[in-house]
Amino acid sequence: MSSTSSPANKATLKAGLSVKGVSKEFQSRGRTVQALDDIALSLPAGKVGVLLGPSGCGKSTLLRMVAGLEQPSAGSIRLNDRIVDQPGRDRGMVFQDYTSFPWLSVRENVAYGLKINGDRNALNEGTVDYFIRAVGLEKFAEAYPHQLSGGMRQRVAIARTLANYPELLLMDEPFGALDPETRWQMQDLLLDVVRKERTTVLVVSHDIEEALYLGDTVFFLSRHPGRLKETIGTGFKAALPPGDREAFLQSDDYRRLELHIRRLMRDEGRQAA
Ligand SMILES: Nc1ncnc2c1ncn2[C@@H]1O[C@H](COP(=O)(O)OP(=O)(O)OP(=O)(O)O)[C@@H](O)[C@H]1O
Repeated sequence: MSSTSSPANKATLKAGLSVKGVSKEFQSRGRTVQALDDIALSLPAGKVGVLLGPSGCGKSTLLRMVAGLEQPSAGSIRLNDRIVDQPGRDRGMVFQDYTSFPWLSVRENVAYGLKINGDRNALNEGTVDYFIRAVGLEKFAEAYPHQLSGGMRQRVAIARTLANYPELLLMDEPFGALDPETRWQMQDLLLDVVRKERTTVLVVSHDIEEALYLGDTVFFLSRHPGRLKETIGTGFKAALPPGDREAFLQSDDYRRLELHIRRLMRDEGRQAA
């Protein structure tokens, strides 16, 4: 990980993300499916929020609405005091399946978003090289995606998205397809980069450990319809050595919260049954 500072720390602290009274209904085979009901949450700028909950509780739907890819049936979403009603450059999205272009090198992949957004300096090396270094791929800058592992391809996707300096980084189970060791590395790398850039991040996860490790706040959703059941803060991490996974996993607070969320999950499962 490079200690070089970012060429343009554009993500200055602002109002953050605000979701108010958001509901979402889908029409499916002549029936109305209520995916989300009256969701209200806020995520301060520069913080990491995690959407956690049982399968089908509406995590991806909420993330897609924040991305502007879906419209709420009711309620409103604001990012840094601007209404979100369509996709925009202020938000960047990373999906589980590695969305790099196979015919472009790592460097060209990272520069791609900047080029289509009309940033003439994209190939001036600065921003592109900075983010390639930030995700530890400097030795692979000229390699093509098929020459990289899954974790490395996901690093390309993260570098490409961050190179656009999104005010909000949206991630839908970004590390779900990775082996446990790579997953840990990627979580640390993500925290390192977004803390340095002060990017606000909203992540969808299925995994309790990941949610508590990444999140400053964990939003637990219940299902049918998806409602915000609990907002869980992870302030206990401030007292732990940064990046020390063992200290985190062994802390009483982690164990207590992990058990608590496991119970929330189990209750959801019982209700579904
Ligand atoms: N385009 C759509 N049309 C109809 N129903 C939909 C659509 N998209 C999502 N749904 C429904 O909305 C609900 C929430 O789905 P969503 O994918 O957001 O949940 P999720 O929590 O992300 O699930 P998972 O963890 O399994 O990915 C589900 O009942 C799903 O079937």
